[in-house]
Amino acid sequence: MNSLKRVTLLGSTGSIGTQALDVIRAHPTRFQVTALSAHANADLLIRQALEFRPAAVVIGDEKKRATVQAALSGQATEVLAGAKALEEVASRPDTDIVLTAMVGYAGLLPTVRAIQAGKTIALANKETLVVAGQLITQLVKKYGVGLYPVDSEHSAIFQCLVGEERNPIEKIILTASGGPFRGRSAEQLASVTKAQALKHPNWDMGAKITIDSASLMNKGLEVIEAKWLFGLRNDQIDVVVHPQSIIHSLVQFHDGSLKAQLGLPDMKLPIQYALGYPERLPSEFPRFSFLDYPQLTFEQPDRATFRNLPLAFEAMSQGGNAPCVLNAANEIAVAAFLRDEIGFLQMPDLVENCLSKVSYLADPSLDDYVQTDHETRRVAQELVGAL
Ligand SMILES: NC(=O)C1=CN([C@@H]2O[C@H](COP(=O)(O)OP(=O)(O)OC[C@H]3O[C@@H](n4cnc5c(N)ncnc54)[C@H](OP(=O)(O)O)[C@@H]3O)[C@@H](O)[C@H]2O)C=CC1
Ligand SMILES: CC(=O)[C@@H](O)[C@H](O)COP(=O)(O)O
Ligand SMILES: [Mn+2]
Repeated sequence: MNSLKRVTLLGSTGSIGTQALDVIRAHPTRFQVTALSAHANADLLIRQALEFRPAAVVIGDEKKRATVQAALSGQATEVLAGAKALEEVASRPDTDIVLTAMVGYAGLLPTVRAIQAGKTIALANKETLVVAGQLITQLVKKYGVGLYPVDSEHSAIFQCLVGEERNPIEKIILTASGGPFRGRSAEQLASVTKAQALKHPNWDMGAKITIDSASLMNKGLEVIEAKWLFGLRNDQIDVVVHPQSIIHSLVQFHDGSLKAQLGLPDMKLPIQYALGYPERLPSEFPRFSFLDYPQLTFEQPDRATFRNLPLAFEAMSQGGNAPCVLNAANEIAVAAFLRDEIGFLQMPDLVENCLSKVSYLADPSLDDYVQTDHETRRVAQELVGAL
């Protein structure tokens, strides 16, 4: 008998969040929404709450609480506001799975609380594992919870590993689209605009991850995410550019055999796999045909031009709080680029500068990560102001 899973969806108004609700809508006997959250988009959060009737909603922006409250008066939905409320709803007894679909560092503390409360985590928020991968994996072990990837590459690897529990991984190969600027020189990148950077060739995603894809920081974050999800050494992670985004990633085993997962670029499949795991649920998603893609191609990433990728490998090698610094500096850099305050190539400059300026900690606690994030944002913001 298949049981109903109760889902808390943090970041329900975003790209992953709205696609997760499409998946849940298609499987009403399998999933029930217990909480939803948005940062500022009160209108969409209200519409979602009226449709899915969760026990609670959280609006991050406290100034919008009254608007949400008024729109949901007469409903059996509790309205909470502010960042702390995310931690509270993520750890309530009325939920089984927490899908972390909010963007950025904001995912860290609610994920920690959800794990401590014994919840299964469907992890879209890759920044959580980048910032504090060691701590999160220790907590997952301690509390005995499942941590299932939503990110398409990591879902691909996760799917390739089913049934291979006894077989050592030699390495994994993460595929990268190369983004909208694949093949461009540094000279050309100096003048690209945010409108150009926001046009991903294959995926329709939120603004922050789309800029990260254009700068290859997304792949750098995914390398660190993979290390922690699959317990890999740094030298077991490769990246190959695959512009069609059909092969979502590969695993090579110690006999040399390679397994890959393929499909059209559509996040609903990995979202559904993480929510339904260990079952594959039926879907009406469009099917892939090789005849529509007669050429699947592969090339080396241009690490000299797209410096974020080697910077992420370097932060991963340093370990400690270095990936937390990388992430916070990148969040400030992307926000500044989106406000037209810095150019595309100043994003890696800022990240590199922060990595050298913020004090290194070899074995950070949760509080240390919070402090490191805070301090890095201060340093990065100062650097942006001085440009
Ligand atoms: N989009 C994709 O296809 C993929 C995304 N991911 C990862 O999933 C996560 C979400 O990405 P995506 O859906 O594209 O992002 P979006 O920008 O589309 O959505 C972000 C969501 O988080 C909320 N949010 C924004 N800021 C905060 C904050 N400070 N605190 C709490 N909530 C906040 C937003 O609320 P509001 O709408 O009110 O602003 C929105 O609900 C990211 O970590 C990304 O890297 C991974 C793989 C693929
Ligand atoms: C859909 C998804 O998982 C994104 O992280 C996607 O992979 C971005 O594409 P690239 O970073 O490869 O351009
Ligand atoms: Mn991805």
